[in-house]
Amino acid sequence: MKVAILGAGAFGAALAVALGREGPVTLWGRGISGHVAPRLPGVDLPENVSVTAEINNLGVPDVVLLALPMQALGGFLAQNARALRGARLVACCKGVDLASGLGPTALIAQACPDHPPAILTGPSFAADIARGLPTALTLACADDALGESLQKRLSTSVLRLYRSTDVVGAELGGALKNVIAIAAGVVIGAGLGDSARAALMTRGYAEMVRLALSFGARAETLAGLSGFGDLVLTCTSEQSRNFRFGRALGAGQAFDASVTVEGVATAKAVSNIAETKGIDMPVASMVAALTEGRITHAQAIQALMSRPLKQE
Ligand SMILES: NC(=O)C1=CN([C@@H]2O[C@H](COP(=O)(O)OP(=O)(O)OC[C@H]3O[C@@H](n4cnc5c(N)ncnc54)[C@H](O)[C@@H]3O)[C@@H](O)[C@H]2O)C=CC1
Ligand SMILES: O=C(CO)COP(=O)(O)O
Repeated sequence: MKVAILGAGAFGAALAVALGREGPVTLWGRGISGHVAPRLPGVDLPENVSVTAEINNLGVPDVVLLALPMQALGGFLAQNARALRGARLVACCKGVDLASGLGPTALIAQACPDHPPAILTGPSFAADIARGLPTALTLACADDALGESLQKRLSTSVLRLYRSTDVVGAELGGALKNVIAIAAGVVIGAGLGDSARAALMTRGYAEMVRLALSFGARAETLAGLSGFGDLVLTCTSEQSRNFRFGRALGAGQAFDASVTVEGVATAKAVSNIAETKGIDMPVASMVAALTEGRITHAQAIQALMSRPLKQE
């Protein structure tokens, strides 16, 4: 299978490094020049990876991994769907599109209906993958035979893919954990301690499950790599941009606006969905209100702690 990766940010380049160790890969990046990974400083791309800024130079790939930021995906597909015709498409982004309220696979299915889209998601920092450290991810595809062929093609000796047909569960786990990670960062930045973070993660996980089940997801998917696994990683690691963003917010510090922080737009999108569906998502709503500057973190914590007492 001929593989192309679209998006030469940290994750796209890391996947190119991992897959390029096994066979030829084309890496497309907007405006990229040279055989480099600008968002992964110090990482060399293998010779097997050819880099291009011209989407029409992809040839006819069998598999295309879309590693763009979530809020850029819809616009990208609107412009470039023709170049992707016939390929098996794998979403590698985490979030919910604010404009449409859709996740990445629904956006892909609308623009490119040739094959059921897959999603690759789970606990994995780009820098870890690029260093060749062991990583396990979920590959979800509604068509299990297609999922199995993608699982085989995209697994390596250090990148271990588990297969699922629960696309919406895998996708929502990856989207929602970023929102909860911002909240976890706020808790730590505001000096509220590790016990408060554990409470926040647990109640945040309950929200993730509630929303995902309302979309027909399976509870065990949320308990797997793409949900619980990625929640733990992102809420507890300094490597996470969502966590660091939240921590800066909680500490009243500025944060570099050029850094991709998927949880900000997704918190807003998810709060809108939760409100429409009548689903209780207090942590996501607080993150949306905080990041929009509608409340302070002190008000958010006060609001969460003064909710009516209930059964767990
Ligand atoms: N960095 C990581 O450790 C991981 C990231 N992801 C996911 O991968 C997705 C991409 O994130 P990163 O690569 O980390 O982001 P990044 O910030 O490192 O890179 C984003 C890239 O997308 C490009 N881009 C932005 N808008 C574009 C557009 N309209 N058209 C074409 N290219 C555009 C930028 O030029 C940049 O190269 C996100 O959804 C993220 O959640 C998933 C797992 C790990
Ligand atoms: O998704 C990730 C780890 O699985 C990366 O998290 P951040 O986007 O918060 O850095």
